Amino acid sequence: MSYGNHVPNQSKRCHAVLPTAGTGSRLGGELPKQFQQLAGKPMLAYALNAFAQAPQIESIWVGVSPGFIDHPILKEFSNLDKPVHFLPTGGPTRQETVRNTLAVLMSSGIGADDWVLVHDAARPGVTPTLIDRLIQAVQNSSSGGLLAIPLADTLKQADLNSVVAGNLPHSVKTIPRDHLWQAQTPQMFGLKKLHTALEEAIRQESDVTDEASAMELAGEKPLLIEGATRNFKVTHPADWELMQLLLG
Ligand SMILES: Nc1ccn([C@@H]2O[C@H](COP(=O)(O)OP(=O)(O)OP(=O)(O)O)[C@@H](O)[C@H]2O)c(=O)n1
Ligand SMILES: C[C@](O)(CO)[C@H](O)COP(=O)(O)O
Repeated sequence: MSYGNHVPNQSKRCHAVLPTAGTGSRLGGELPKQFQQLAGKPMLAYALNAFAQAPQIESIWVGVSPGFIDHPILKEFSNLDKPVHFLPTGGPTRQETVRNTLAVLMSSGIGADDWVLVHDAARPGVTPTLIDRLIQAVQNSSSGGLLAIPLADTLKQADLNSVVAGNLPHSVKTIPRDHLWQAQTPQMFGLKKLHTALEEAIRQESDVTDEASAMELAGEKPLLIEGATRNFKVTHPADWELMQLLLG
């Protein structure tokens, strides 16, 4: 299958990769959450628009479940002024969706050293300014990086026994929060490096939940770039309500 001829030039270009193959089980609803209407548009439209408006982003690659590749809703995203490729690369886990999608980029002529910015379809609060902040901070590094927020609240560890027994948990310990950050997306890494790191993490059956953890496993130290509260992940119904207020 051909997705266009992307001839790499001398400098490293930036491409967006949107894992969009989740089921949204914690939110519920008839369609996966990324296709549900949020303040008048399918949730996926917000992230797509932000990357389409970010001047440094050259192309956008969306990994959807094979069962959704012919869904009429995808036609709603055809009027962006940047190449957007919908691929049937969704896998059973987020990291497999990302790995499969990166494999298509590599076989489509995207430069092995080009940057990929991987972003959750479930983070519609991302903006071109945040994308630009990440690119400016990371593009001259060799380690890659991600948007993240320094932890603001005091962290408690719950008593495992009460959790198992189904009772209200007791706090048994306060975890020092110094140097702790909450990972957001986009996460920006070299295409081939990230693909190799994810392949290895998946081979090891390692529980990596984002791209940065696969890179850490490979010995890298990704840069932490301050993100924004508005870029939170829509996971539960309360997140949906809040995002509706923000974007409405
Ligand atoms: N097999 C998967 C699982 C998740 N994702 C994507 O990864 C992002 C973050 O995942 P999450 O919000 O946890 O999405 P879901 O898996 O859809 O939610 P849930 O766990 O509640 O089912 C989302 O953009 C989601 O579509 C994916 O592409 N492929
Ligand atoms: C990638 C991520 O959004 C960074 O915070 C997060 O790890 C995704 O986690 P999920 O378990 O797929 O919701």
